[in-house]
Amino acid sequence: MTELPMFSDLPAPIFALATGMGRAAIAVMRVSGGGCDRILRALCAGRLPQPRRASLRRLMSGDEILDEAVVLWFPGPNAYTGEDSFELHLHAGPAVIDGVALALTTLGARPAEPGEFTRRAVQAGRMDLLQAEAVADLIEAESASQRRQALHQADGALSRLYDGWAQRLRRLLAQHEALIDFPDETLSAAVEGVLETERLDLQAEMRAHLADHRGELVRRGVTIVIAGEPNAGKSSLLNALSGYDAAIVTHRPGTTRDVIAVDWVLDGIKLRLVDTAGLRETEDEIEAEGIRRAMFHVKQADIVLQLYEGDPPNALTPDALLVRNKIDQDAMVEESVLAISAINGDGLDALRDEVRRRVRALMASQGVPLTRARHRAGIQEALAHLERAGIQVWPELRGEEFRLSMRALGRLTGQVDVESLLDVIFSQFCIGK
Ligand SMILES: Nc1nc2c(ncn2[C@@H]2O[C@H](COP(=O)(O)OP(=O)(O)OP(=O)(O)O)[C@@H](O)[C@H]2O)c(=O)[nH]1
Ligand SMILES: [K+]
Ligand SMILES: [Mg+2]
Repeated sequence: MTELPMFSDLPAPIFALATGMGRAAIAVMRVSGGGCDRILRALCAGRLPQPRRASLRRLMSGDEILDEAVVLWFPGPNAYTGEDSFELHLHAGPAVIDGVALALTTLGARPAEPGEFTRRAVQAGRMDLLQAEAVADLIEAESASQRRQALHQADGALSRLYDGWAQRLRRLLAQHEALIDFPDETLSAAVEGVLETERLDLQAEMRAHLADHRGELVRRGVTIVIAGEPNAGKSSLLNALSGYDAAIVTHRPGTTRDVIAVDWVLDGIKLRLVDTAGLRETEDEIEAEGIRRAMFHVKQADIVLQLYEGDPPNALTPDALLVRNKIDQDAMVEESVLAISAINGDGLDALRDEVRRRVRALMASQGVPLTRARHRAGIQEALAHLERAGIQVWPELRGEEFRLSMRALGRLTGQVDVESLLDVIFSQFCIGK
């Protein structure tokens, strides 16, 4: 019934809902790839709408009406994927969506894999890997700071930093090789000094970038762990700060065993607030496991709130924030001490201010932050090769280290080894993006 001419150079057409499942007014179906013009024409009774203009069309499958829909036609290469593509803004009923999906399949398109649209955008050179990762981050963003960071990275800020380093390395390598090929005793020493300075500068910049954990903090959320002696009021504080009745509170010491985490957005920054089991010696096997987990989370925390009643305990970590609770029970509290009542809310504003200050200190740094473990590993590798270049006696081997360092940087943006990275990165995407 339908001809399926696949003579196009473009990859096979794919389709997916760009909007989520569930009750909604409109569902957006995206289609991209070779033959999109033919498919769209078949759906719209032979007429292609004007490019990039919203047009109302009756969608047909043979004699069957599928929907009255707004249609957007994006001829490549000026499209998200770089390929011919279109969007159908459908009425979001399941029968409409199923009917359109079936018609698309009949016309030769197949359902998209997770992240396949963005993957094609990378393969078409519309964006690099760092920008594709930022698209995934933007979809996941829950706080304003996550949104800002993802948009900045999507705009190419991180790509420019890494490309800049790669370019300087390329120059370094070229000059280094010129020294090997045309050794000139009088020039060599001077040029070598310049190259050495540039290598050390690059190393220093990479080290500073690695020392900056802000990007990862924004992306995964700053983790604040509430810890301390049993019955200090840790679960009460978690509930009071988050505004949820998330953790069980009772008068019995040893109530909390599992680690309980809730999201807490403070000034547009996403925080994870974690409640833990009270710390004490215990014979109870379940409680002991809870305490082991509590200590694990204390060690991983970005900020520790150590809660106590009465006399201050030894601090669990060098910069644990000691917080005295239950001041409604006794008014004899020194002014210098951070003191609260989780029950009536006294002192919580001051505690929030102190948390804000600590979070800001964690975030305070200059420059573009790296956002993922993948970036950290790549920069560490690039740096390690530069450091090794510094101790290589043989100029040829030093050049090889420069080359390997450049390669590590190129892998970050996807200029090197892009195919091997695509599966890993795009498997984390949602379908339809
Ligand atoms: N008066 C007073 N009582 C409080 C305050 N905060 C908590 N409590 C009470 O202290 C008891 C223990 O509170 P929890 O929040 O369960 O304490 P916890 O530190 O989570 O306890 P565990 O999970 O058992 O370690 C409960 O009876 C709370 O109502 C407070 O600020 N003032
Ligand atoms: K308790
Ligand atoms: Mg508790």
